[in-house]
Amino acid sequence: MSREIRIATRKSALALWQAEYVKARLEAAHPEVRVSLVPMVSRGDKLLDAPLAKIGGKGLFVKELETALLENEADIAVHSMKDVPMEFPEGLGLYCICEREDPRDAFVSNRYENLAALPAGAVVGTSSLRRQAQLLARRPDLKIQFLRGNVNTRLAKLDAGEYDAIILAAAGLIRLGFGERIRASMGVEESLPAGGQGAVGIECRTSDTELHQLLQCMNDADTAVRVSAERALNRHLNGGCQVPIACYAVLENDELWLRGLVGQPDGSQLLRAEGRAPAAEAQALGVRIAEDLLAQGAGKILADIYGEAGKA
Ligand SMILES: NCc1[nH]cc(CCC(=O)O)c1CC(=O)O
Repeated sequence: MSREIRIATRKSALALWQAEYVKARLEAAHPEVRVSLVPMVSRGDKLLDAPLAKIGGKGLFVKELETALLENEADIAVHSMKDVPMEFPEGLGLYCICEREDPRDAFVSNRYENLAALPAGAVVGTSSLRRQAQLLARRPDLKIQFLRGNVNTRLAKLDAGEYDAIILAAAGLIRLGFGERIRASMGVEESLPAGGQGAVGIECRTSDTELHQLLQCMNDADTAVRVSAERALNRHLNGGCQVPIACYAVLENDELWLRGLVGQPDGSQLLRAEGRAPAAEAQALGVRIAEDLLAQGAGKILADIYGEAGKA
């Protein structure tokens, strides 16, 4: 088969790492296939200092890549699953989810060992309302300060002394070779991750069935079912990665255990729900845990946040 696979990718270090990773796996499994990268600059990358909600909200990074697929300028787009919107455009779908890297949040600091070691009033950098809510619930004294940019930029801002500590996804740090910068991996009880965190997914045209077959070599069934439950929860709450929704599923034998959380950004309230179901009922489990959160008042918290984003 003399097939070519063109990978649309953003130019950030993490996006390029993920695209190269997929390229290497495809080349190893299918030596006859030519794989190339099609780097693109997205609007989100050009406006790194603006709050995401102000420049197009969720899915901003993904849209340009999807356009490239729909216009047949590329064949696949490689995504961090936590950034992928719940719905796909007509003609595109997710056809592969790779094995998950460490899903936890990481505490990174040049002076302090972990969250508990931070002095009163310490400045912690994150732009994630999900992380902020959980940090403040534990440590209401902390000052949370806005921090965006790619992984390298965020580390540089920490090193410049602007923050006492920053919180990042462990997966991004590990992939880029910054694993030794992690001072403490935050347990999921301490910081429940974002749905899909640490997992890489591959989107392509629904019509390209030959490609779907070629991608199967990288699909990880465990990760796929876990992320499917997490995304079902997010979808039911209409959540993207800019809202204080956390969820995390693990597979124990054939049973899924899903934990979910919706938090007030100031940490004054954290709603939690959890449950178990057979792996075959992953999506129903996600919906059930989301319903539990809604019954506790998650709708009100989220509506307030969507209202704020709308005004921005
Ligand atoms: N929202 C940005 C983003 N998207 C994916 C990752 C990390 C890697 C992953 O979760 O797969 C990050 C950076 C971060 O949150 O620290």
